[in-house]
Amino acid sequence: MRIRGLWKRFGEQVAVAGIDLDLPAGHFIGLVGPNGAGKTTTLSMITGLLRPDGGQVEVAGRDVWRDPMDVKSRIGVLPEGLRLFERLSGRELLTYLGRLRGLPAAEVDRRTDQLLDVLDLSAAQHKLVVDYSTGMRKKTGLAAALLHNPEVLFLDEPFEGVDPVSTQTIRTVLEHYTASGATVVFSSHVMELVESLCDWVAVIAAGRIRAHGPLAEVRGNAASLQAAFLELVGARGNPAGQQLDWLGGGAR
Ligand SMILES: Nc1ncnc2c1ncn2[C@@H]1O[C@H](COP(=O)(O)OP(=O)(O)OP(=O)(O)O)[C@@H](O)[C@H]1O
Repeated sequence: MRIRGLWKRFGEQVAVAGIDLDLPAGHFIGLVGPNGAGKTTTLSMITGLLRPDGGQVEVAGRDVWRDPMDVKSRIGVLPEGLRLFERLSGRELLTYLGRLRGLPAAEVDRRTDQLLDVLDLSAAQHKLVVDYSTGMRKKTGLAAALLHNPEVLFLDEPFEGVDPVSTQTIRTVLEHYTASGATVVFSSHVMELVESLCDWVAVIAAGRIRAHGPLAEVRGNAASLQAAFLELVGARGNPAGQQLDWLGGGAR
C-alpha cells in the first residue's frame, strides 16, 4: 500500500493531516494511536469507504479512488461500527455476501461451513444476527471479510468486545492467513496485543504519522511498545487522580 498526502477535514476539525506511508505486503501491520488520532478515518479512506479531501491511496498497485471496484474485490474489511443484516441468520448472511462476491454457490457453502466451524459459530449459524453477542458479531464480520480470500485484510478494532477464547481463535485465523503471504492491517488500542501479533507498526496522533517501521525499530530502546507509544504521542505526565481530589472516600 502506498499512501501520499492523505488529508481529511470535517468542518474545522482536521482528522487526517497529510499522511505519507508505505505499508509492506505480507506483514501483520498494526495502526495504533490515541482516541481521535485519525485511525478510523485513515482506514476508511484506504478502503474506499470515505472519500479523502486530498491525496492518493494505492492498494496492490491500484488507485483506490480511481478504481474502487477492482480494489474492493481484492480486500476484506471489518469496519468500525460494523453493520450487518440483522434479520438474516449468520449462515444466510455469509451465503448472501459470498454470492455477492461472485463465488459459486457450492464454494460459498464449503467456505461458510469451514469459517463457521473455525470461528466457533456453527451452533449459532441459524440464529438471527440481531440476537448475536458483540463477540459473535465481530467473528461474523471477520468471516464475511475473509470469505472471498482477499489479498489484504483491514480490521478496525477487531478484538474490541471479544472474550479471551475468541481472541485466541481470531489470532490463530489471522496468523494462518498472514503465513500464506497475505497482509493484515489492523487498528487497536491494546499495545500488548499489537506487540505480540504485529511485525510492523505505524503510530498515528493528531492525524499525522509519528513513527512507522518494523516493530523492533519503533519500540527502540523502550521497555515495551506501550512505553514507546506514550513517549511518541506525548502522553501528559499528570496523573488524573491528583486532579480529582473529591473522588473517593465517600464524602459528597
Ligand atoms: N463524521 C465525522 N464528523 C466529524 N468529525 C469526525 C467524523 N469522523 C471523525 N471525526 C473526527 O476526526 C478525528 C479522528 O477521528 P477517528 O474516528 O478517525 O479517530 P480514531 O483514531 O479512530 O479514534 P478512536 O481510537 O477513538 O476510535 C476526531 O477528532 C473525530 O472527532
